Amino acid sequence: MIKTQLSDIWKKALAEIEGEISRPSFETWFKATELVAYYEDYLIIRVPNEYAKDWLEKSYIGLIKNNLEKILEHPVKINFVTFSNKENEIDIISENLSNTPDPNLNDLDQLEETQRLQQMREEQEMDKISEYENKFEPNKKHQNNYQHNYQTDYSDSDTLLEKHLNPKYTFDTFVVGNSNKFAHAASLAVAESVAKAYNPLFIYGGVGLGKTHLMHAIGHYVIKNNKNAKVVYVTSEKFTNELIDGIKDDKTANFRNKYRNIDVLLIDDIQFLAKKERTQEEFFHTFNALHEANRQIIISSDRPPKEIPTLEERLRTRFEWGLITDIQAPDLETRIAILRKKAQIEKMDVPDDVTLYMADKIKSNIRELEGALVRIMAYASLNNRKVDLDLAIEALKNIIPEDKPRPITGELIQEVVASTFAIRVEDLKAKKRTKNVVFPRQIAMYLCRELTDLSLPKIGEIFGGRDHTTVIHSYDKINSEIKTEHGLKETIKKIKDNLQGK
Ligand SMILES: Nc1ncnc2c1ncn2[C@@H]1O[C@H](COP(=O)(O)OP(=O)(O)OP(=O)(O)O)[C@@H](O)[C@H]1O
Repeated sequence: MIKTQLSDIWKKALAEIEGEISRPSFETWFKATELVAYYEDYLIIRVPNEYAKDWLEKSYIGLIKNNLEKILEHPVKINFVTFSNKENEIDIISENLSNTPDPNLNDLDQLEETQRLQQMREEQEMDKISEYENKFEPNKKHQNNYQHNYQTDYSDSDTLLEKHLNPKYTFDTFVVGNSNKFAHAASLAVAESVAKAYNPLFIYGGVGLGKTHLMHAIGHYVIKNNKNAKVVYVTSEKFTNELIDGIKDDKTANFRNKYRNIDVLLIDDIQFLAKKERTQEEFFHTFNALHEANRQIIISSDRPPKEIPTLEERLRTRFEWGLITDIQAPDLETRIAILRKKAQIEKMDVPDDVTLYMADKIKSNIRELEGALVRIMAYASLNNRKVDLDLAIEALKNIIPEDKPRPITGELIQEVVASTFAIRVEDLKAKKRTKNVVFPRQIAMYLCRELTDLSLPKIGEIFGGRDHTTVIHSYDKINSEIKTEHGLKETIKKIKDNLQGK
């Protein structure tokens, strides 16, 4: 995103904001602000100081968000940075903006910055929500406190939440592999026969594995087949915030009206309802109203219902009424396929060895995998080089830790040997003389002598204070058997490979 576009967007937003708040407030809080970065749904707004940052976050985030979403026509996540603590980093972004004609570098910096800030911000938001949740009492005497402290407006609109669906998250762009095929099939079934297949559909899995993507895909599918379908996508944080706002403004009826009159409710990250009793209660009634009216509910979480702490039993059982399906970390083939798909969508030319390198190194989070791809493309374009393996290694050197093997120590040998023979490290050190322990122990002692500088008494010591003669005996025994027993030779080779990180 080039600078003029950023300032145009921000000018439009400011013009709207100016009309909605008092002149002195506008002059005080918005005059010296600037939109400095915009990547996908992340935006960074620079403000003069920490005080302004706090105030904008506390009081005007909803207003800013609403206006930017109206202008950009998609949901946004906003981060504020100050001149003081961000000066250097922002200078780097600005420098890049002016030095290179390629906006990708800025995308890259922005992405990293925004991701980091977003995480901080989300943590702060969660703290804030819990703080208010804890304060919550239906009792009106607390409401003034709310008004005083909690002016953030998250309830952005009653518009159809099609607006909140990321256009990129469709079934077409979702790569199906072993790790997600059940979740995908269930989602498709739900999208094809709303409220008839599984209700609710509960999708759980680790961070960045495609839960939100699948939920949005259901939303798109439903809307495509029925333009009038009311589809609402909401995170459980937002649900909580809207409820708090509803209570604060005495508008719980509006809130209920909104959530109980929809065809498909997609609620993301339900685990954040843990500990929020009042929100759970409200969600319980929302759930019942929708379910009884034969409306579809789709829920995502980072864990299955029974592992969400302090989730009310009645909600837990309801979550278990329909289908619970999980998404696992993708295997290598799926990771490669996702990278290829992403490269194809973005019209990037990425050689196979680069895709393989990335997929091999980044295993557990698809969001990180995508981030790495953006980084490589940006790095290539900045340096005016073609994308190849050398470039990929350079570009990702700060993301992918160097493959330094762990130093081989007695403890490491004990760990690896114990896990190879499915026994515990303590067994290796114990007095036990059963065959299933004695043999691995001898192997471990042999390896300690072969691969470390430990003296014989020291080796004896780490195996439960055994005498050095026992170590010599073990070493000699294994050393002679290895020459005649092929199986033992193979086993020891495998353990050595493991120790050397091969
Ligand atoms: N199977 C897939 N095919 C293509 N892209 C995928 C797939 N799985 C995940 N992604 C992409 O990975 C990124 C992260 O996915 P998503 O946001 O859906 O994860 P999530 O499970 O909801 O994570 P979180 O727990 O952080 O909310 C998105 O850009 C998404 O498009």
